[in-house]
Amino acid sequence: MRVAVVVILAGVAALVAYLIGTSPPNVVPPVMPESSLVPELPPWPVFRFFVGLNDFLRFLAEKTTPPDIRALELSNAFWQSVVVYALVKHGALDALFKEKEAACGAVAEMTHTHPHYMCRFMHAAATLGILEEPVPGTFRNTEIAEELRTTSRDRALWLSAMLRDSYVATAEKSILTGEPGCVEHLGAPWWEWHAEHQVESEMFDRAMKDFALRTAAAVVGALPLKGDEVICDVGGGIGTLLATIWEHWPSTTVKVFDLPETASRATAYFKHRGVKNASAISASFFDPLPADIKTCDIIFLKNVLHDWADDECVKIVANIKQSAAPGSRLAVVEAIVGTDGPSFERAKAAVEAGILSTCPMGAKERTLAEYSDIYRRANVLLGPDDIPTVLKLRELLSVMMMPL
Ligand SMILES: C[S@@+](CC[C@H](N)C(=O)[O-])C[C@H]1O[C@@H](n2cnc3c(N)ncnc32)[C@H](O)[C@@H]1O
Repeated sequence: MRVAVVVILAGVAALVAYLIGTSPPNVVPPVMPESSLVPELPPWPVFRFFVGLNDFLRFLAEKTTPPDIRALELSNAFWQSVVVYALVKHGALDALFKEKEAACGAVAEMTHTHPHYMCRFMHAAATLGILEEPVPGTFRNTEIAEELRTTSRDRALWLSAMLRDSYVATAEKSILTGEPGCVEHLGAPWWEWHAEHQVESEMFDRAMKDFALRTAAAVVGALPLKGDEVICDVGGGIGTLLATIWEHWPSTTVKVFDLPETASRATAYFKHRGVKNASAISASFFDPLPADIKTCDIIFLKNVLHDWADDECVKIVANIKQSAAPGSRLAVVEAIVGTDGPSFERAKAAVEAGILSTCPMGAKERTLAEYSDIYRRANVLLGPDDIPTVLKLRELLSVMMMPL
């Protein structure tokens, strides 16, 4: 018995030493605003331990579920996102936040919804861990509900309201015609259609902001800076990444480059978050970029390349290379396929569902070798075996860094 305890303790000590010894360093920025999500990042060894444990438990759960049940769960998986949609869209989570705990009938009254259906959706949400149901018919929010009510709200609405229909069109039509899901669903390529539809375009930008908020915190927790850099983001949306970096490193200067409508929303967003030293520049990454790009020390390209086929990616990266000052650095933030355990690889496949639905043919999540091939074709990497430096983040995405 004593021997077993000693062996287990030695195993645990070896695992802890291994996790600590092989983890990347955490970067601590000079300023930590009260609203910062950076302190929520678990220390690297803890993060890696729990990701590994999650992979293992998920493997066990799936291996011990009979195939017919697993097949049913998979076929029926849509119900979970519909439950989320019902509660977020109709404000049930806000009502529960206000009341702390409430009967579903009272929530229905507050949200002007039908009590029968609201109660059934709330009960379903309790089975999913979104709500607690301490006594039948009475509910309160969990941490997941709070996440859905705040940081992830716009993303949840967009995924259910916009993306789902395009993904279904991809499965029903694109697979036969080869036309992208958004063209089958909306009748036009994604960006063209959004240029004509302001409400949906704003919704898209807000959803991207939700995706970007936690990644931005993870970038701040991983990217060493001097603090006086000019940091740019091409196709940077409304500027979520840059606003977050600036709040933690207020001596930096930040510049977002995006299409005209989005650039003007970025100006408003910078103002809303109180970001100084910020500008939003209207530009297309398919044309040579405006002269401002020459001032950039670091140029981010986040969740842009996965939207395009290889030839377009080469054009975007080559345009940046030709327009930027030599000595600046390119920082491509993407999920890199084949670098993580099964849970994260599955999450990357889920991201690709969005890419297939919204982007032109050829858009996809890529491996490091596939990205490196693009950088080589754009003359950013020169040697046949060169690869970018990969900075892992404490989440799904990584940063590929390379000099321009
Ligand atoms: C998937 S979003 C990513 C936004 C942001 N980088 C992020 O991660 O939140 C792609 C971005 O590319 C921008 N975009 C699309 N076509 C563009 C073009 N030709 N030139 C510049 N930006 C473009 C879109 O407006 C959008 O902001």
